[in-house]
Amino acid sequence: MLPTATERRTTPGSFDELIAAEQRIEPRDEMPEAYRTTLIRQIAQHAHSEIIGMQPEGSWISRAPSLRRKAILMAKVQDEAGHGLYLYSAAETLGVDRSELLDKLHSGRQKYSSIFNYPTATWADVGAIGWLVDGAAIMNQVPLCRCSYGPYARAMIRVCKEESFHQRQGFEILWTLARGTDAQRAMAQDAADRWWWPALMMFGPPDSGEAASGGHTEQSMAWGIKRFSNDDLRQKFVDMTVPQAQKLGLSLPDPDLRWNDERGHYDFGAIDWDELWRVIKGDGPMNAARISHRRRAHDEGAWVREAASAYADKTAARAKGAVA
Ligand SMILES: CC(C)(COP(=O)(O)OP(=O)(O)OC[C@H]1O[C@@H](n2cnc3c(N)ncnc32)[C@H](O)[C@@H]1OP(=O)(O)O)[C@@H](O)C(=O)NCCC(=O)NCCSC(=O)Cc1ccccc1
Repeated sequence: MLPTATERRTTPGSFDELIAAEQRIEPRDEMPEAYRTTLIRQIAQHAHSEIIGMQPEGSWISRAPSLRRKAILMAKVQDEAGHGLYLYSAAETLGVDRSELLDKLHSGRQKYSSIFNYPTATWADVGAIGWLVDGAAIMNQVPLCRCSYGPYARAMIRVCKEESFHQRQGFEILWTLARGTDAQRAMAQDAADRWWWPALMMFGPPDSGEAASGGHTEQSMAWGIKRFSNDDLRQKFVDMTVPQAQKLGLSLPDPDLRWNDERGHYDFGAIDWDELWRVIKGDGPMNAARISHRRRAHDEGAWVREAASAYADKTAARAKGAVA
């Protein structure tokens, strides 16, 4: 019988045995260095995406069309900050420091999701982000609740619950606009047209073919980090989202999108992989603005970090004094 997580702290089980038995790997368990670095890379990118992802919608908080919409949007953007903090904490269990990860984000040595390098031109974009971007995020993250690394999997459970709410609020914004004036309907359609293809790119490069990256999927699936390939998740997303677009009364900008009875899935058109690689490499419409805003926010927040550390030191010293 395999040892429990508590027993493993003193008698580490074999990593391969635990993975084969679909058991969780915990921070103090032995793990191959490559497993650890893959997790740090993915969790850090995920955390960076959450905090950079606050910007596109954050810019609409002061311009939301009603007090109700403003309160909901503020709560959503705050949730994203919370997801980032969860994820940085999960990464820290692997022996890295969050300041080191932030430094890598600011200097372009670590990535964040391509999707946040597109502008939010109108209020309908806030709806499209909730509906499509959170919708894609959930499709990708629900399987991560079963990821082999315990702290990441556990963080994903709460994150997914909150993302489901985010997805519904985005859908509801578009539902309202699609039933509004002609101008509001046109605004909703324009947002769906602009966000559809970038949302499909969020799932990453294709599994095979010329645009495939020779990436991490195979190894990550063998380690139980990824549970589905990029293309499988993309297909699930398309199958889930097309009927939702029909309910909204919005079209999707793909003339090749149609149900395939034989496959039991929607067929869809070719994705512009050059665009994804351009955006990943830093040449998307908003890459420079996103990073410079993030650097400025970090610099301007230095006093908060200093005050928090001073307070923590003081509290620790007081507790020590009380014990002595
Ligand atoms: C599926 C994938 C994203 C990529 O699979 P992997 O096995 O890791 O890699 P793969 O071999 O397939 O790719 C080869 C290379 O291409 C990179 N690359 C690929 N795709 C992208 C891309 N789209 N953008 C940028 N880079 C991308 C990839 O890193 C790798 O480069 P590397 O070798 O590292 O230099 C995986 O990391 C994952 O599931 N992450 C966790 C989920 C997550 O991060 N979600 C965040 C968004 S949701 C959110 O934030 C919530 C929210 C909603 C609304 C508002 C605010 C917030």
